[in-house]
Order: sequence, then C-alpha cells, then structure tokens
Amino acid sequence: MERNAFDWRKIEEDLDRDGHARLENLLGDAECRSVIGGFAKESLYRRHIVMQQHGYGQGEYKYFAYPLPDLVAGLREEFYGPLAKIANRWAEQLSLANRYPETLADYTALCHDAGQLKPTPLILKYEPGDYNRLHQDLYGEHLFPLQMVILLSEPGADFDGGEFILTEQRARQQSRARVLPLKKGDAVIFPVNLRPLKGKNGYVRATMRHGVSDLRRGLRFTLGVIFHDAK
Ligand SMILES: O=C(O)CCC(=O)C(=O)O
Ligand SMILES: [Fe+2]
Repeated sequence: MERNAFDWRKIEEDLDRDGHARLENLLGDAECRSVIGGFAKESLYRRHIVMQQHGYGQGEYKYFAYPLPDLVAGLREEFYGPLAKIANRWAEQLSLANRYPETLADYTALCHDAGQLKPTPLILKYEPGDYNRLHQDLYGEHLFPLQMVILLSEPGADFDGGEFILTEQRARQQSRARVLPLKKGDAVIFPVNLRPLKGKNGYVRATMRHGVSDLRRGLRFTLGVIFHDAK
C-alpha cells in the first residue's frame, strides 16, 4: 500500500526531545486485520515464544521467518534509511564508534557476517492479565538503536489496559516512565538501548527500556519491527 509521506523533521525532533516519535495511522484497518489474521498461520514464523516460560511477562509472540511478509519487509525497508541517519548522529553524540550503513541490505549483510541470521520482526498477542516486562531487544553484537512497534488493535474497543510504557534512566537518577497513548494503526519509534540527552556540557546517555502494562480486557495485538537480526 502507498503510504503518506512522513514528516521526518518532526519525527527527528520528537525523538530528540521526547525519546520517542508517534506516527498516526501508519497501517490501515485492513492491514491491521491482515497481520492479526496471520497469527495462526504457522508457516509465517520461525519461533513461537510463551512469555511466562522465559520470565518475560505473560502473553505470547512469534518471530517472522525469512522471507518476511511483504508488509513487514516493506516497513523495515522504508524506515531503515531515515532512521540510520538519526542513529549515526546519535552515535556521534554518545561518543560511540558504531556507524550504520545507508541501506537495509548493507546493514543486514553486516548482521549476517557476524552470524546474526535470524529475522527479529514479531507479532505479539496479549489476553486479559497478560503483560510485557520492561526489557531491551538485544540479540547480539550488532544492534540497530531504534525500533518500532505498531498497535494492531483498538484501545477501548478491542481491549482495555495494555499500555505501551517507555522508561528512561540517566546516571545517578531514578527512572522516568512514559505511557504512550496509541490508537489502532499507530506506530511508535523508540530507542532499543541508549539515547543522547542534552546536558550542561554536551550529551549524556540515558538507558531506555520498554514494556506493556497489564491487559484488563479483550485482546491486544502488536507488530514489532526490529532492524538487527538475531544469533
Ligand atoms: O506489545 C508491545 O507494545 C511491545 C512489543 C515489544 O516489546 C517489541 O516489539 O519489541
Ligand atoms: Fe520489545
């Protein structure tokens, strides 16, 4: 599907200021329905995780297999380039040596050369009582520092509770938590691990984690787009 052009200046400003950027209506209703409809289709996935068996929370998710469905591959491709520019600027501000190539193909080749061969985009499903503990999606040496989550269900109609939470911690301070209100089809872009915060003398590092609060009612599905592959 052809998408609206996004205002990348605003996305960049939002990421710098708030540590996340919300994109309204990234996916339409039919696209959300079709991704949810694929949850039961086992051939689409390489692995099924029951979160309570790993201490990750409660709920389940499935990692897509290569070749990724067109919609998922398209989102990874479309967002990688502009996000790589931001990631490179952040790496400089954080005094990190990491640099990210311009294209997803080149970045994926780096992951694959390092033995990170398995695709990481995933679909998550939450039922009443389910939740996702605060975590970071690190899967090996190569880590692309921004990721995206798309809400596929409608809050208030399909489910209650189940809010997306982002926390930020800088040295010698307690964590700051943000609850990010999303509607069906909205996406949020946020840091996997670190982000630069402007301090008095240059930039300081903040460590980020994300999770989901308890689902009180209904069913909540999300699509996660992570750009680095896994070992
Ligand atoms: O379900 C959510 O909102 C969070 C999903 C998540 O942790 C991820 O995609 O990495
Ligand atoms: Fe995650």
